[in-house]
Amino acid sequence: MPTPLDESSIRTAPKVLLHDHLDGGVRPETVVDIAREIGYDELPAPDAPTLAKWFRDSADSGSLERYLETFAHTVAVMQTADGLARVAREAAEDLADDGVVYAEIRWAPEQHTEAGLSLDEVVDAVLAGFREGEQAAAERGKRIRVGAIATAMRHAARSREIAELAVAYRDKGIVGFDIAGAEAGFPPTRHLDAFEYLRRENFHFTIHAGEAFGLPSIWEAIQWCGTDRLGHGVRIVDDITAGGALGRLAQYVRDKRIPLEMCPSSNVQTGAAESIAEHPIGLLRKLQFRVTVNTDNRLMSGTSMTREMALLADAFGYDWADLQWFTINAMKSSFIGFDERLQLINGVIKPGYAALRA
Ligand SMILES: O=c1[nH]cnc2c1ncn2[C@H]1C[C@H](O)[C@@H](CO)O1
Ligand SMILES: [Zn+2]
Repeated sequence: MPTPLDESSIRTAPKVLLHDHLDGGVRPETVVDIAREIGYDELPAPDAPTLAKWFRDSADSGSLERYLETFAHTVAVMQTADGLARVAREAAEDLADDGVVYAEIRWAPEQHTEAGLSLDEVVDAVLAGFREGEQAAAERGKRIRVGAIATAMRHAARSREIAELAVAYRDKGIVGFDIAGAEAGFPPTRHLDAFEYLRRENFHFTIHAGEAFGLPSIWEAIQWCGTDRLGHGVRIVDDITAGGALGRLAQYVRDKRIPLEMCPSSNVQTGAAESIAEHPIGLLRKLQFRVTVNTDNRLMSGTSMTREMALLADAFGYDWADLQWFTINAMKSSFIGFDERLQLINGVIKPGYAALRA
């Protein structure tokens, strides 16, 4: 008899998370704590539960730009080495407790130098936090491996510098590069220099594309910039007819097995999808695109990997085989080496789901 599928059983299933922002997943208690420590007095709420609700409500505007405004408060409390390491350690522990066995967590180092840290100091603090979190989780019997992704902000002009930073740390925990921030008006080709550099270095990158802007953004990310994966990519459905016929770009994305880092709750909040039930993930999964399930910003969406999967199971009737399929898609699409991916698939993911399906 298969284990009934609900939030508590999904929590025990091994999960893989490719798209999670460090500054979008801070514990509300930690925001309050660090704000008090550093004397940041602009928090919109005085206590953790009210603050948690404020983040969820404010992010629920239907606009990516307004959604992004909420990050000012988390970024403000992530300006010291101690603060950054704490947030990173807690992120690793929280994901491990949620049953995530492999996570790629991203953040933009350039946003964390306001109190005088250098980019290297920012990265060192975050990577140290991830290692501490992995260890603390392991001591509690929860195994997680965390890879870091260095993000550059698309409205700024530091992408080449951040790309070089990412490559300099490739053997110390940074596994990839990304660009994020407002999409409309900031096409990925603004950062071509960074992407060409990364390709020459045989490095990996993903691009937020097809979230608040449509097909041209996805096309540029793939065909001009050469992205390995698409952050969100929901708007690829604009190239699929109601009858399920694929246009040339959608066909290319599916044929090349380009991973889509889909973040259902976040997409509903920013207006990229009407509701979970109407989220393009249902169609894209049916058409066998390389779909993965992600959290994006656990704080702003009040969510977790378990919750995202439970919402999808509810909306689309997914079973363990579907959840395993999403998880293996994600593991295959991760930025770590093939041998490590295979080890997690065969040693952790398949046995985990086999036990739940039996
Ligand atoms: O969903 C998103 N789209 C574009 N940018 C985003 C999204 N979620 C977070 N960001 C931005 C805000 C953060 O400060 C930055 C780095 O994590 O990335
Ligand atoms: Zn994102």
